[in-house]
Amino acid sequence: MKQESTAQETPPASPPPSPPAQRPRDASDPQALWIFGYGSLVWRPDFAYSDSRVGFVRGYSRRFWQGDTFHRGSDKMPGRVVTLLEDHEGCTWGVAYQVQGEQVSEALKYLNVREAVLGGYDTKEVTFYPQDTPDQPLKALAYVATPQNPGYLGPAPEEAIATQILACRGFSGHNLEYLLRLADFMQLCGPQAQDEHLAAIVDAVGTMLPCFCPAEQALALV
Ligand SMILES: N[C@@H](CCC(=O)N[C@@H](CS)C(=O)NCC(=O)O)C(=O)O
Repeated sequence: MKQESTAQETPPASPPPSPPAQRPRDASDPQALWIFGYGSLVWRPDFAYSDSRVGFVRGYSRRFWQGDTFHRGSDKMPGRVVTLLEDHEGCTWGVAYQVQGEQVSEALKYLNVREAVLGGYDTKEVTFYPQDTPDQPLKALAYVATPQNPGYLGPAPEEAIATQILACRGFSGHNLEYLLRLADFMQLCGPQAQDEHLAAIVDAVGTMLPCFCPAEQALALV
């Protein structure tokens, strides 16, 4: 499945981009690279890729613990987006994208701005298990926001996270859209893909939304 790059963020004045990521190699094509998405990259990669796989990584749990003052929030009202938490018993579902040839440098250049410069994410090598061939895992590059980055918000009750998500929007849209698109993806992955943290936040939003505003106004939020 081929995907052409579309929207590109126009970053505010920012520090020089971080150095090129140390890239895990694809044994079948040494010049190829797999990039693992588990948040907005799941529904909006916005870089050209040659192939994609739905699957999971083990040893990590997804958490809405990264603040976002550009894409889904502002300096005054940071939104919440996801990162990966090292968790021995964790499993996080997402999409791995294969980039080849010139796609590799283009994707890394684009993601360095979107994820590192604008989002505070670092790169990390992970082992990705395709849903259809979990016995043939792939090395992939993931963008992870560590507690050391300035935008990191850390843990909070799911109800508080839901309140923050309902109140925030940024240059890429409302924070609620970010949550619901991720929840939609997890629905598509099937019953074996569970994310209790995500589900608890969606439930909390559903409980609050009628109080937050009537249904017809809620639809205007996203
Ligand atoms: N690195 C994670 C999370 C990426 C993520 O959500 N990053 C934010 C940057 S703060 C983003 O790109 N947001 C774009 C959007 O919200 O549409 C992934 O692989 O999906």
